[in-house]
Amino acid sequence: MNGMERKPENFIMNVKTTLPQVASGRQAVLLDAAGFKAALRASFFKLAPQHAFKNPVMAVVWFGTLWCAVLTLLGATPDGMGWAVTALLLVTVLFANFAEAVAEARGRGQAASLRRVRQGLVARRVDRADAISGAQNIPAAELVTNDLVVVSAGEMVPVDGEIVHGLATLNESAVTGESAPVLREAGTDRSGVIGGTKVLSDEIVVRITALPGHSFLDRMIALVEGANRQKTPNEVALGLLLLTMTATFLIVVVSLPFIASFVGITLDPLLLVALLVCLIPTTIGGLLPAIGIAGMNRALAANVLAKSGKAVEAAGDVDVLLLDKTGTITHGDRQATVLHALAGVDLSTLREAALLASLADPTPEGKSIVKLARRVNREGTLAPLEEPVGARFIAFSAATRMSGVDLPDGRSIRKGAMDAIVRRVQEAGGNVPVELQVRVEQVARKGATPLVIADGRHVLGVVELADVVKHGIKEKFAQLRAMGIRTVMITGDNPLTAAAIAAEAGVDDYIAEARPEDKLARIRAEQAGGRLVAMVGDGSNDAPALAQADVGLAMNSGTQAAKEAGNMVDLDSDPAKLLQVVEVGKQQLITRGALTTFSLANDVSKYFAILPALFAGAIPSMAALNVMQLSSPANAVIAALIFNALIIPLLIPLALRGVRFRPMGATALLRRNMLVYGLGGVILPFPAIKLIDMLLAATVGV
Ligand SMILES: Nc1ncnc2c1ncn2[C@@H]1O[C@H](COP(=O)(O)OP(=O)(O)OP(=O)(O)O)[C@@H](O)[C@H]1O
Ligand SMILES: [K+]
Ligand SMILES: [Mg+2]
Repeated sequence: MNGMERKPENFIMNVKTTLPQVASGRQAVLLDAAGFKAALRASFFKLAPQHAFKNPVMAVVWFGTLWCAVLTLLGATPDGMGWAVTALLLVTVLFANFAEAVAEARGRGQAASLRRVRQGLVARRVDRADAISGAQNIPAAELVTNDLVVVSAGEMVPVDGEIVHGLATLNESAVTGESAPVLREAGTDRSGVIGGTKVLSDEIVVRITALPGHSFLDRMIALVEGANRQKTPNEVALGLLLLTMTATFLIVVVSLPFIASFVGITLDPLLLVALLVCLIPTTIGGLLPAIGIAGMNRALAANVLAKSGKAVEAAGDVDVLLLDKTGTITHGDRQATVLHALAGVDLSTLREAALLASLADPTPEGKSIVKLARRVNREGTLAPLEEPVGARFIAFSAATRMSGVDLPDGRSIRKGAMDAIVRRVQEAGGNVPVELQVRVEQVARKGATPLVIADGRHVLGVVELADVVKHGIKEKFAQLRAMGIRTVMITGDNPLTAAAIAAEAGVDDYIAEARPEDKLARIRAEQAGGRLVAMVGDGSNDAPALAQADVGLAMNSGTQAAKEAGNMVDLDSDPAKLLQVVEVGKQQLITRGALTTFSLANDVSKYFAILPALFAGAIPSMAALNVMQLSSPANAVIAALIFNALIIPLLIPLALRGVRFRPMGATALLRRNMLVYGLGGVILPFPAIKLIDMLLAATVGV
């Protein structure tokens, strides 16, 4: 058996409590005691050059620390002051390391829990989907792609795969945190299963699609640990800016002693290092990695698995959202409710044709037609029908938009979208009665999907497939509109059904009778117009579009192809989740911008604390610049360095939780942030440094 001893439910409680509750608006504790200790330890490990040199701003501080220690040891500077500056610089580097470590530690608890789920999974491998009795027990780690495994009620799915036979309810709480059972079924857009989730009822045969080590769980573990996190384009651009600024200040400070010696002044090398460290953007340099990791964590807290931080950030800038209709805007469980026979066609003829064309159709639509036809059948008008020997089933495809059967007696029955069937009938030389249009419109106006049934050159009638728009989706689209995002529904369905559903759901625009390549073309067109496009989908026919979109949000319930193609998966399979992803993306961009502004602004004030101290001995008139009236040059430098170091840990909570996001225009937001973080950044250091200076003077200062 591949059941596991431990209960996944317990594990979920772990995950839930370690997840930051940003999505729900509640604020979780930033870090528990154990996490704090681990982060503290990591701050020291991160002093190793291979880590320290990854961040150019902090690398300068790292070298500065070393340089100050050497100066002090060589006796080039008074011991007390020398060691004080050295220690403060070291603490600055440690604080920056700590910020990153805290962000990482927040994911580590989750990773450990996820690892436990993966441990000890066993698989029952079979050779063929119909030979379940010959199953062979092997460790999940030995499975390879395309292996078939059978999983029964009470057992865990060993590795990610696609159901090829049967249907089952599953508890996916191990990965989604949501313990409500979900239905997964072969041949539908809900055929994907994830390793580590539990089958609650029935039995399924699963074709393995991921190698152990490359599964969903593995990806999630890597994500929460921040392993191989790639920098986003915005992060790279900002990193470059910070590097340039650091290099500029380095040149300025290094050239200062030469200029000074020109006018006969010698500058204290220790104070030069202090000046440099205060000038370079250490605050944002130290917090930048934490902001990036926190963004991914916030997405995960919203139960969205993003494959890259880039995708999350792109979401913050999205202009257009494309959604498919069936299963995304509607519940997608399209059920046949009524058969409409055309004038002159016997209802029983239509029933029989509909049944024959659907007997081997595994889609929910096909099955529901069989059910409807059989129900009518039990009422006694139609002989019980099984699939005739020698019949050839024509499977549904999104490209042809029809399906059906070729019978050995030469009959060729098709069902499908009206335009597809009409074209086929006309090509065969048949006539399409005007009544068909009327019937189709009647069905479509209700928002239902009309499937036209034809036997060879004869159109027989229409099957009505009912579908329901998801509750509350209209409000979500309204919210998206308020954020400036246009919503477009793209569906393979006919224009009338599309219009009815579009009106009910409140999308801005819709495209009907779209094949997969039309979805792709529309995305390319939007992108060519300079817009950033998000696509939400679940079907294999959505895969090309999901791959092309800047933000491709696939539903967890969707097919493997869709999940592979997108750059995000929503574990709750809720298309409206895009709203939250957009907020997380915007919040990340805003947080980084705000903290950058703050960091650059308060470097200005530190400059005014250090500069007078630097020249105090040589040019007494420089005292005029001592706007803060600090107690002594030495105290001024120490106070500025203490402020410079302390501001990093003080801003960790803001970096991790993010600056609060308000749905307002970009300009208004920018103005507000410039005011709060720019002006605040210039003003705050003055009283803060003054206060530290007073404390120093009163205690240890000189
Ligand atoms: N099993 C089926 N057999 C025959 N025709 C079908 C079947 N399922 C769907 N169709 C027809 O093909 C059309 C396209 O189906 P497809 O699944 O590509 O798109 P859709 O589900 O209608 O729209 P969306 O892209 O919004 O999910 C449907 O509107 C319907 O008319
Ligand atoms: K600084
Ligand atoms: Mg679909």
